[in-house]
Amino acid sequence: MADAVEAGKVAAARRAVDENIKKGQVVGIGSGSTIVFAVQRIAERNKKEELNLVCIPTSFQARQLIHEYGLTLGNLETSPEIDIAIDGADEVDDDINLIKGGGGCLMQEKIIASCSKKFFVIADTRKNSRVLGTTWRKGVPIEVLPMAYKPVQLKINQLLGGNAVLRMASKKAGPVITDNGNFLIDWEFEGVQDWMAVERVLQNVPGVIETGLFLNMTHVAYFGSPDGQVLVRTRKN
Ligand SMILES: O=C[C@H](O)[C@H](O)[C@H](O)COP(=O)(O)O
Repeated sequence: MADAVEAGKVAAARRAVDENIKKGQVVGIGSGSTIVFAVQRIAERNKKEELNLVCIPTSFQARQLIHEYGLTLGNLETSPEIDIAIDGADEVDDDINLIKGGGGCLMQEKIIASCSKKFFVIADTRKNSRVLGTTWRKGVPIEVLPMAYKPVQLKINQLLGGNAVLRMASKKAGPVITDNGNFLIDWEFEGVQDWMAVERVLQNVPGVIETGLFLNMTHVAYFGSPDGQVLVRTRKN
């Protein structure tokens, strides 16, 4: 089972890289387990083709990957405009809206995606659920300022219902701390119809720094199957 899922991730990552990465680009590098295969493929091609890319990381993990695979590390100060960004997702709906942040990374990912002319998502087919909350049952990750976590929890529960849970660390006492020094709240929801409205509500709660809802941001999603087939979905509007 694990190998089959990995095969799907590899297939999606290779296809996205091969179809979109071109010489001289500034490339946003996402976070998570699937992006590792994309970076591996970029590095493989870089050896043969000398791609001369500048890679902008979305996390500590992405920065390490860029180093490990001998790619050129950049930043938003010197490259504020990104040609393409590639990233994973926890769930993808019919309109290619995403839930992200299951691995604790969302704020830098969203900034990089927003600075990119094209944003591509790579995932195994389990993520292609069409309605958010179908397969991803851990809630919407929300990055919050530590001093505000409690009122933010209360306000989210009051305004949206559901259950806003502080994410606790597993190999450290206390909460998960993001790459940006913040806490994460996972908002467990039921039956949301209007994700734009939810995003507006969340963004208006003081103390919320960013949400893991990536709405109307993704241009193309690549879903890899265990047999190596890749389903490609392009945003309709
Ligand atoms: O927090 C992590 C990021 O948003 C990831 O891109 C997302 O969780 C998907 O990760 P994976 O590729 O491991 O499924």
